[in-house]
Amino acid sequence: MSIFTDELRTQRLCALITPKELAEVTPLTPELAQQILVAREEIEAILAGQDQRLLVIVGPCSLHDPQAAVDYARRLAALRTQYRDDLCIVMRAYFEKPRTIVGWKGLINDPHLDGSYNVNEGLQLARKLLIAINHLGLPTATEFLDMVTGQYIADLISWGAIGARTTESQVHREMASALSCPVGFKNGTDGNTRIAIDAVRAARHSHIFTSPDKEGRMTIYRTSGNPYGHVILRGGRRPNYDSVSIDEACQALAKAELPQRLVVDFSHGNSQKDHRRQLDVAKDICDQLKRGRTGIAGVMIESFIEEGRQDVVAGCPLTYGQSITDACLGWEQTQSALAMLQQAARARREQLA
Ligand SMILES: O=C[C@H](O)[C@H](O)COP(=O)(O)O
Ligand SMILES: C=C(OP(=O)(O)O)C(=O)O
Repeated sequence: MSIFTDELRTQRLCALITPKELAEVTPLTPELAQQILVAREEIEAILAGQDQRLLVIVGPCSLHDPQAAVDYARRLAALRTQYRDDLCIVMRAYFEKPRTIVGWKGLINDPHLDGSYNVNEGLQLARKLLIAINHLGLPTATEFLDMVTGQYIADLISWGAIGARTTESQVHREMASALSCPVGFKNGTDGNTRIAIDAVRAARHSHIFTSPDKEGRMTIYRTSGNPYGHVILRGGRRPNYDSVSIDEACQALAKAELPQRLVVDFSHGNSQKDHRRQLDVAKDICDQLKRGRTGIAGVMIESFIEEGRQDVVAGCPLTYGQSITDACLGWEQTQSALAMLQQAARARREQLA
């Protein structure tokens, strides 16, 4: 008689599709692959200070409605083209949400938003959406939270983030060292920036990393290290977008012999979770840019079509284009923020020319 001592707290639901099987139904075309490689190179040049434009990662806190996501992407793609001389606009396309305690964990985990957890469908939806957004000429950014699902979408991502709750995690640093796109590390939720600098340093190294391969076989990889890791200041107990905080972060980067180039997140701890305050952060950052501050390589904004956020309530229709996770700026506010950033980025570019 077998006596089981493990798998006591799990129930097998169903098999997970493999990355290869999924890519066969939602393939990356050579044209799109080329476009993504070019977008990554553009972002890398900005992070390295060779391109003086401002990287702008902007979009919903999370994507929950494919139709609204593509609607938003169409609007943003037009602005990417309009502002291309001064801004490099990339859309936030976040499918995995790290929760403080519990809550909806994103479109991959629960695509029907109702606790039915059809992960295979979620993965397919995420891939289809990333392809549709990239088809509009708009590169995509995402948070890599789950250690398995990244293999299903990483080929479609031009910029990745490791979130505030996982920056200190060794396996996430290993994953970042393996990723083919540039990766930003958020400071901790309490505002600790040192862990993000440590993470950038760790991700630059080669690691032994275990992950499923495209066929779904558990594989031991040797990573080559990611030279394009960088810090994202997202605030904590207090905001950290002000010029003193940015100076301090740049000094710490210099001490660690890392490039003094970082991204400032207008949301989260920097907005103290009040989405409208992202506009105050934007104004402050624009002033810093106009003064010629070179340390700010990029910014992040949480934005959707409708301002604010809503709860998902069973049986009640959702407001179209409004976030179901963090509150976001609405489209008009986003347009104003991007116009302001374009002028400030141009002023900085002219000073540095
Ligand atoms: O960006 C999103 C949220 O801030 C993060 O997922 C935490 O959300 P929660 O505190 O609502 O769980
Ligand atoms: C969860 C996010 O941010 P943070 O990790 O900074 O809380 C996010 O950007 O969606």
